[in-house]
This record gives sequence, C-alpha cells and structure tokens, in this order.
Amino acid sequence: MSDEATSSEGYKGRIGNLIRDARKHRGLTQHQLAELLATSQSAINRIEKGHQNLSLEMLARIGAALDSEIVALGAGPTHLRINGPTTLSGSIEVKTSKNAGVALLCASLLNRGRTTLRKVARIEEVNRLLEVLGSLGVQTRWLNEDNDLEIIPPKTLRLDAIDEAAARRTRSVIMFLGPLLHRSESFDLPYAGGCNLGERTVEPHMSALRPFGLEVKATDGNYHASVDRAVSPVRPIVLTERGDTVTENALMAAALHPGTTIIRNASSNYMVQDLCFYLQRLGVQVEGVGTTTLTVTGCTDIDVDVDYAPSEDPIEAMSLLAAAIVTSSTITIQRVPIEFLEIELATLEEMGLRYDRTEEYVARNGHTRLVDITTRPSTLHAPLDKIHPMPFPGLNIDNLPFFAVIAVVATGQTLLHDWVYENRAIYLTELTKLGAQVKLLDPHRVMIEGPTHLSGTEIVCPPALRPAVVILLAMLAAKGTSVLRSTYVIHRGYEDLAARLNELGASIETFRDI
Ligand SMILES: CC(=O)N[C@H]1[C@@H](OP(=O)(O)OP(=O)(O)OC[C@H]2O[C@@H](n3ccc(=O)[nH]c3=O)[C@H](O)[C@@H]2O)O[C@H](CO)[C@@H](O)[C@@H]1O
Ligand SMILES: C=C(OP(=O)(O)O)C(=O)O
Repeated sequence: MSDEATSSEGYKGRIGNLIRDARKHRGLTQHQLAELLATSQSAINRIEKGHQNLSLEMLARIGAALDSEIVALGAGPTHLRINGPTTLSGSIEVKTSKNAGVALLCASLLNRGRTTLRKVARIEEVNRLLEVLGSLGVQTRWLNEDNDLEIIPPKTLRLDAIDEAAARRTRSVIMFLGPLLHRSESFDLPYAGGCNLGERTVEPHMSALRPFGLEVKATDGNYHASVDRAVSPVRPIVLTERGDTVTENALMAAALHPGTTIIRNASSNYMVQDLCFYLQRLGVQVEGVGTTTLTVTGCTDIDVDVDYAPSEDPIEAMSLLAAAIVTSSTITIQRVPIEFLEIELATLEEMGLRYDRTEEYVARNGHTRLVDITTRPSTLHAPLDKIHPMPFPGLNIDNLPFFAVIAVVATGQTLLHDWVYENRAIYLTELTKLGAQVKLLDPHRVMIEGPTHLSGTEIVCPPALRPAVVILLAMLAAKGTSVLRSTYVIHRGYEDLAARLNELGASIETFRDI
C-alpha cells in the first residue's frame, strides 16, 4: 500500500468514502444521517470528506445507523432488537434471487466480454463471490442505486491469487469448476462453505464434470482440479440427483464445449432457468429449459457484451408471505415469481389463507411469470397431510422452514418432513424458546402444535439462513422485546431485510456489542 493510503489522512478519506457510499446505498441524505446520530449535517460532511477524527464509538454508531458491515470493520457481529407484536401494512417489492445471482456471477467467467447484471441482490453471499472474483483479476463495479453490476474478466485469470478467506465462506465457489475447467488445465479451489445443513456431498458435481475431463482430489482443505483435454462427453450426462448447483455446473461446462451435450435428470428450478436464459444471451443453444432434459450446444469461445436481468426470489417472496401471515397483516407483495410458488400458495390456501392476486406479468428476464399478492388476515388450520419438499415443480425445500412459523399460528398439528437436509429441521426447535410447541421427531421431521402465543426472548441465529429468518419472523409476532444475535447468516441471503420490514411498520433496531 502507498504512504498516502496508510497515512492518517488516507485512512480518514477512505473511511469517509465508505460511509458516504453506505449512506447513499441506504437512500439517506447527510441531513437524515445526522438526525439519526444526533449530530449536524456539517459534521457528517466533514466525516465523509475525511476531515474529521472519528472515535470508535462514533464509528460503531454510524455502522449501526447504516446497518453496514463496511464501516464497522472489526467491530464484531450485528444483532437485531425486535419489539412485538407487529402489524405490518403497505407494500414491498421482492428482490432478485440470491441463487440466480451467485450462479450468474460464476457463469460470467465463461464470457470474455462484459456482463451487466441488472438489480442484483446486494447480499453477503454476492459480496463474498465479488471478493473472490476480484482476487482472480475480474473487475466488478456496482453501477448505480439500482444495484446493476458490471463484470469484466481479465485476459488471464490469476487463479493462484484466489482470496481463500472469502472463498471458504461460500459454498457457491464450487460453481467455478464448470467454467474454470475450460480456462486452465490445473487449478486449486479452497473447500466450499455455505449454510451448515449437515453433510452436503460434492460427489454429484465431480461425476457430472468427469465427462469433460475434470478430476478433482480433495486434500489439505483444497480441491486440486486437473483437466484432461482429450476427454469429452460421448453420451448423455445423467445426474444421480436433481441438484440445482450440480445442474448449473454441468450447464456451464457444456456451454464452452463445442458440440452437443445432453443433461438428464437436470433441475428445472428458478436459478437454473435464469442461468439457461443468460447462456442463451451468450449465444449458447439451450433446449428444454424448464424440463429435466437440457440439450446444450456450446461455443468454442464466448466474447460478447451482454445485459441480463435475473428474476425475483421465490424464497424472499415466501419469507414476506410468512411475515404477513404470522403478524396477521394486510400487505402487498409486489413482483412475486408465482411460477415458483404455486404449490406453496395452494398449500396455504388449503390451510385457510385468504389473499388477492393481480393478473400475471413477465419478469425482466422476459420469461418468469410474476404477480402482486395482497394478503388478508386469515384464520389458519394445520394441513391434513404432512408438508414435504420436492424438486421443482414441487414445494421448494428452502421454503419449507417458513411453514414452521406459519404452523405456530395455525390450529392443529402440522408435520414438516425435510427428507433432504440432515440438519435443517433441528434449528426450527429454537422456536420453542419463544413459546412455540415444536417437537423434533427425528433429524428430518418436526411436529408443530398451534396456535400458540409467542413472547419475546433472546436467541442466537442458528448457522442456517432460512431458520434464522423464521426466528426473526416469529419475533415480529412475539409479545415484548426480542434480541436476535449474530445476523450475518441473514445478510448472506437478504438485502436490508430489517430496514425493509421497518418500512412496513415493524420495529427492528440493528445494534452491535460496542
Ligand atoms: C446456491 C444455490 O443455488 N443453493 C441452493 C442449491 O444448493 P445445492 O445445489 O448446493 O444443494 P446440494 O447439492 O447441497 O443439495 C442439497 C441436498 O439435497 C440432496 N439432494 C439433492 C437433490 C436430489 O435430487 N436429491 C438429494 O438428496 C443433496 O445430497 C444435498 O444433501 O439447492 C438446494 C436444494 O434445492 C437449496 O437449498 C440451495 O438454496
Ligand atoms: C441453503 C441455502 O443456500 P446455500 O446453498 O447458499 O447454503 C438457502 O438459500 O437456503
């Protein structure tokens, strides 16, 4: 680093820039931030210009006011204080999906030209991947307040300079395998992280990519990948399980394979469809989108400037529906990707949910069907049968946890069966701390008895995104003050969730230990 960067003036200037960016991202004027901090607009102006010495306390307060990790480096985790019970009102727009976002960031490595992605969810999972891409020499830039993102890969990737710390915090780096096998004959990737949901095997990825000549050895915390260029698929690739990221890896490997690859037992889930539409924009032929057989005719080289807008997140839409249901609120949820929420809504209707929906309209990706949904306060009862997930077009496995908190307010016994994840159901038992009756029958099944009245308490976020949000939603409905500690896991998948719920009338305060 230069003397300028490490001098006291340099630090103050950089911190000032970070604060200005975070403030703008939150849509606040200097005056509004000053009010939140009980100081003057001119003080904020001096801070942002780097003309002000900042105390640690002031930095922590700015971090809390802006709900931003950036200005609180080293200041420890963020927590939420929730006052309930809340009734929500107004309308809220669903953001684009985490899972398409991460797939598209990986897929941008296939393209030597510029990729512009529209309205990308500004979440920690995306931030980690941007750090990893940056370390490889990829230039990425947020273009505007709309979160449009520009990605320009370098001529040669610096694979040996990969940011290990960032890579280990996200499971999504596993999706580098498909694009990278075309870029290099041998490379190392740090082991993948992600939510702690028990054993999540990577073997399906290896067997899907072996027909492209990829061999992977896992030793000392790294995947050592080597590619035999003489090997290419000679018959259809049959996936042993219909996983989303494994399908995406196979698609990306096929995209730069000159020739036709057939992928059978492919996932047809939302993020896979967004990836297929992006690949089509790159000039790759993909047939069978939305089905379980994908036929891909790849290109030897991809070098196009491409603009793509991923679709809205069905899991965020479900989270907002659950928020409305447990707080018995009337809210309008705009841009709901109904195509990927049909079974969930049908199940909720059977449980007694009343809601209105608009005519369908098309997402910016030109394909996905959207509606706006207005919820009505309803009296819910438990479903007759157990609720269990299935690959799309079944009930989405990431939406299953939300039925736990919905079951808490429904009359009767609801059985949830997560047959896939070894570990996710257990986190739902945390709801008992708020007064819910949730019984773990075995690692895959929980029985919930409702309705119960919830009361506020303090809980540490479990190490899994959806269960953590489920607890947050229960806290909205709980009487009194609750504290939810260490919320990074929520920021991994949701942009500004607390602030957006506050705009609907929730009372959620972000704070830190210092
Ligand atoms: C970045 C991303 O897109 N993440 C999603 C993706 O993760 P991802 O594709 O990484 O999911 P995994 O490969 O971990 O699969 C999830 C679990 O399901 C098992 N499995 C999967 C498919 C199948 O047909 N049979 C089966 O048993 C796997 O062995 C594993 O235990 O898919 C998961 C399952 O939809 C979602 O929860 C994640 O949000
Ligand atoms: C399990 C999830 O994601 P990931 O694959 O990123 O861990 C999720 O989105 O709920």
